[in-house]
Amino acid sequence: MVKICCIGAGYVGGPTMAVIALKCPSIEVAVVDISVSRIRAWNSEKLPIYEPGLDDVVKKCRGKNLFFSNEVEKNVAQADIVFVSVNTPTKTSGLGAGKAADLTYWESAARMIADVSKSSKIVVEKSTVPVKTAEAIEKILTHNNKGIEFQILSNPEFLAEGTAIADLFDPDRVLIGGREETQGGLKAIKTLKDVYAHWVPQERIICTNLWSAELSKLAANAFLAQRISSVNSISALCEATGANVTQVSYSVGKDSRIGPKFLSASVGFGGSCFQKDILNLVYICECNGLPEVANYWKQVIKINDYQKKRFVNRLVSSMFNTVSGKKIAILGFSFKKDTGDTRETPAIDVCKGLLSDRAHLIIYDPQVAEAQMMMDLSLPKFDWDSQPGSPMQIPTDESVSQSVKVVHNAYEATKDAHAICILTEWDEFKNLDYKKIYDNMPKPAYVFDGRNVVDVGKLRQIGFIVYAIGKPLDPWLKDMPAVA
Ligand SMILES: NC(=O)c1ccc[n+]([C@@H]2O[C@H](COP(=O)([O-])OP(=O)(O)OC[C@H]3O[C@@H](n4cnc5c(N)ncnc54)[C@H](O)[C@@H]3O)[C@@H](O)[C@H]2O)c1
Ligand SMILES: O=c1ccn([C@@H]2O[C@H](COP(=O)(O)OP(=O)(O)O[C@H]3O[C@H](CO)[C@@H](O)[C@H](O)[C@H]3O)[C@@H](O)[C@H]2O)c(=O)[nH]1
Repeated sequence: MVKICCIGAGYVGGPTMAVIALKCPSIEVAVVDISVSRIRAWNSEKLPIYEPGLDDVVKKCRGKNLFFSNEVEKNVAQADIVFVSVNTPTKTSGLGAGKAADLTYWESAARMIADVSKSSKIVVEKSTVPVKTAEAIEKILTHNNKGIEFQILSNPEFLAEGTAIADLFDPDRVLIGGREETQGGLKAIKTLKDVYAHWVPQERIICTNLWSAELSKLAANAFLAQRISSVNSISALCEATGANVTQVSYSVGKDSRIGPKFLSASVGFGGSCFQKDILNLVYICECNGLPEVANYWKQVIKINDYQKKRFVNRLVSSMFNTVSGKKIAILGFSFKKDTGDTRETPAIDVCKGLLSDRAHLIIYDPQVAEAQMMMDLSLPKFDWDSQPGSPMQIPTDESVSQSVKVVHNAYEATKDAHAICILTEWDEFKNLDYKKIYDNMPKPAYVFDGRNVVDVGKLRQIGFIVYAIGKPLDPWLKDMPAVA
């Protein structure tokens, strides 16, 4: 029986290993983590992450060929294949701060693998890492040479949160990079390919050299995020001209060379990956003497920051240039629907922008816990674009707990609110009883739809003043001061 161990029981490690266990009953899979609370949750009825379909998969395999454990070293020592799926956040201090990936967790995992291994292993980079990380990992592993052979593979993950199980069951492609130039490398590639071949058609398993696999992951995220910033930049022009961004992106996406996916204008992209991975790409370009390429990709993030700022400015200027003391209902806080993850969610920047104008926020999200929201809003904002010598952290307002209330449904959030701000596209926000909501709000009552989920015409008929990203402006908003 092949034994797999995955270091890191997070959003990637947990679901990915659960699906491997489900699809490969002959493989024993151990998922290990240093976090005691995370492992306890993976072994409980309430899993540590919300992901549609995940509970079912875990229930089918847990205790059979899928195990979650804090016994990191023991499980690594026994494994034939070790996946490393630890976090690789952006560095916040030192060389490359604000852009480079922080490989502290990765390095410590690699050192531990070298220390505890007594038999040859395939070590798989599952985390998203800078190009050439495999070379550094090889050095760490072979430095402690005890006559053991380590083969390094890059097998980046392409799942998106909220659709992780569907993405893992039916991936567009699985990418495996390895040392194609050596017999050992080719054998390792084949071993991992055989694991995926249990359910992924052969033609969707792509084998490349190590550096192509590492770079493809960063490039894929950069291309995806670039589409969103492109359509978001056009949304600003739509508002200025009377064009409708939904019609524009539909028309543009009908060109088969462009395609329809990932062209929805929004208040901005969030999530733990896009910004982090583009900054990483920017840093690699700078280190390789390619400032023009670095600046090209930086612009994708700058437009994303601009879109969030534009949304806050539009809201404040529409409400007579102040939200001081006004109640704003925030519907949705996670970075997209069907996840409770709030990492880099645009809601953080939007809420902080409103708080800085002294608004009172009443927040509702179906999956995000109150403590998480309060922590996100209390932590200082990290400034990725700070100039050398200036502080990386922008201090936050300390009065968050006095100005923010978290409630348990949309009706409670919107009662007596001056405005509604939709920041996540949860399905339930499409079908709310907006007439009832309107009746419970002071007038004029506003809706600022950052996800284009509401029927603008219907809400305007009810009496709402509606702003929706990239849609022709409400006559009321046209008369308000221009938005920078
Ligand atoms: N979240 C996503 O949708 C997604 C998708 C594709 C790729 N990725 C990449 O996958 C990697 C993991 O992302 P994530 O969202 O799962 O992160 P995460 O923070 O949810 O999980 C990482 C886990 O690793 C554990 N860990 C850290 N160091 C450890 C060590 N030395 N030993 C044992 N456990 C350790 C942490 O305790 C944590 O539970 C990142 O590189 C990310 O960029 C993420
Ligand atoms: O047309 C669109 C599509 C997405 N978004 C936003 O973009 C962000 C990211 O969404 P998505 O890409 O669906 O979720 P992630 O879980 O961040 O997944 C991305 O990041 C992962 C981590 O690297 C990759 O594995 C995935 O392939 C890649 O899609 C979210 O805030 C979305 O609301 C838009 O605003 N408009």
